[in-house]
Amino acid sequence: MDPNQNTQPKITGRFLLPLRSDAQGEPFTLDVDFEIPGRGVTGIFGPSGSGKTTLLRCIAGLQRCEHASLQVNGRHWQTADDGRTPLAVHRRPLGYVFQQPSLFPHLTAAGNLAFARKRAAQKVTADEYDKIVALMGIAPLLEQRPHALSGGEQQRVAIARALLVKPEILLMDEPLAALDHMRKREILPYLEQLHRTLNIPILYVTHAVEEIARLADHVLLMENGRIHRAGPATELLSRTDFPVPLGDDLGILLDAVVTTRDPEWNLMQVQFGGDTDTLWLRDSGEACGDRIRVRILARDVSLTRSEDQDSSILNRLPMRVQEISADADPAMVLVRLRPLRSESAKASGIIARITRRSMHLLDLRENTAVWAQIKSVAIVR
Ligand SMILES: Nc1ncnc2c1ncn2[C@@H]1O[C@H](COP(=O)(O)OP(=O)(O)OP(=O)(O)O)[C@@H](O)[C@H]1O
Repeated sequence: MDPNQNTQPKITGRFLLPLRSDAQGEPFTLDVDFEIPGRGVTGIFGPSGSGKTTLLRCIAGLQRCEHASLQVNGRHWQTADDGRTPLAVHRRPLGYVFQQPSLFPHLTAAGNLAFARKRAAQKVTADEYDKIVALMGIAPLLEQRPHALSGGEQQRVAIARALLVKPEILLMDEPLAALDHMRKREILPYLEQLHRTLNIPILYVTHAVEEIARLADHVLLMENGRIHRAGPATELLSRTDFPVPLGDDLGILLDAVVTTRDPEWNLMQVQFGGDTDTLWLRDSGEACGDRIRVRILARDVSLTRSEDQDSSILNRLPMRVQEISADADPAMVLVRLRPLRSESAKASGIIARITRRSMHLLDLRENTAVWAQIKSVAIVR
């Protein structure tokens, strides 16, 4: 057991909330019991209607919940059934960012921030204000009214506004869902910066695996009002049994370390899992020793029975078939592979999504030795 386990900051909660259904709707019950890290980003992921927003609303105290307890980094916000009044919504030190930025249209960005600053329970110093403005890169936008800002810029102002209350938790409910692809790409680096800089936990609801892969350290997978699974993002995002069919997004997520840079070919080598697990990637400027997160999509992995020396694909790893499972598409199967050489428990497996026909042609079954050819490895952060 980790000796620091009891001293690590954490958020623990229990909510049991039956909701009355309307005339046509099915009754829905949120029934969750969770413990998540009190720092970093926890991604909350699950199908539509699984209860993600309801969970955030319970944490914020916006949803009345009879059977509830919530403890945030050692402080009781709500205690189950002890007759004590839960911490009122306006006293909960949290920031809430919604899908729509909902800025006051008649105020400039600075006016919107000033409004929030005035209402903050704790005084925000000029230095703290400047830091938040710099963090979200909104200094040049402060004199603009919302209608003159893009959706992404408005959302950055809304995030700054949420931070001005000096929250102890930041709740973000699909903050990028209303933005187009370009705007999402623009704002993601700010969210990553938030993740690196802020020392408070962020609970981040999204439907997008890409956002979880880039931002989350920890993941709660929700299904039908319950927490289906919880764990580190690298572990959960490398599973094949997701409650939402991931299709082309299915793959593995790895934390890796840059070990070698090859300036002649503009490549770098990264190591992950066991000592022998390495990959060559395009050099993206990281220094040796830097930690990066990479994603290998199952559709980018092909399999051969012998090493194809003539292949243009640089990453060819000797692996062993661990398991073959069905894919949502009947033409395809998912092949989970383990490194052939590395017996280390830390060794990372990968997943290949190939046609059922190829599986038969290659006569793949459990324990078959294969070469995995990895066509593309995405650096996600
Ligand atoms: N106040 C309420 N009264 C009755 N039912 C509710 C209420 N709030 C939410 N629900 C129901 O609870 C279920 C979960 O809703 P919720 O919005 O939490 O899901 P979600 O996972 O966030 O969905 P989405 O991804 O589509 O936003 C839905 O069936 C919804 O209709």
